[in-house]
Amino acid sequence: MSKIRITKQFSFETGHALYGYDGKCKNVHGHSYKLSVTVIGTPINDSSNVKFGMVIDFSDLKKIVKSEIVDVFDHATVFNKNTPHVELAKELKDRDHNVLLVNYQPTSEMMVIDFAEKIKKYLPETIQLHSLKLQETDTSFAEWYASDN
Ligand SMILES: Nc1nc2c(c(=O)[nH]1)N=C([C@H](O)[C@H](O)COP(=O)(O)OP(=O)(O)OP(=O)(O)O)CN2
Ligand SMILES: [Zn+2]
Repeated sequence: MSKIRITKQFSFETGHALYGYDGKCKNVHGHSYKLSVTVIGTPINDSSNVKFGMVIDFSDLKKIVKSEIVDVFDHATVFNKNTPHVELAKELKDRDHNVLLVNYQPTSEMMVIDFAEKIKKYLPETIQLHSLKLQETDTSFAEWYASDN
């Protein structure tokens, strides 16, 4: 049976700031992120299986990505906890804002690496994460490919 790639797309609104960056993105601002998640596997070949013909049910893939990424990052503001932004984060948290402290600079590149690790943990053994595309703006995106890593 052929290997097939399937892709599900997600979107979420997230704020961030790039501490130490030499441009306008050092300021707190936000993006309407678009995330495409592509997995690869062999469609189930057992006609008695309710998932007959599927690599993975799109809705099962959605459950993983929603709980691990979309629900966590949507309407949150992400800061690198290894920078003085941690103080700003504390102030916002104390005021009941949804703040995420991460162990990296929250660029598209670093976020897509984080997302790959999170999604891989929850995929069934028979399915591999093939690639991720994280679109920050209409003209800017980062991609993670299993074959590169
Ligand atoms: N390699 C990266 N460069 C930049 C990142 C990033 O994550 N990786 N992020 C930013 C800013 O957060 C922000 O996204 C600005 O990006 P940019 O594409 O420059 O946005 P513009 O609105 O100026 O884009 P145009 O479509 O060209 O107007 C900066 N760099
Ligand atoms: Zn940005």
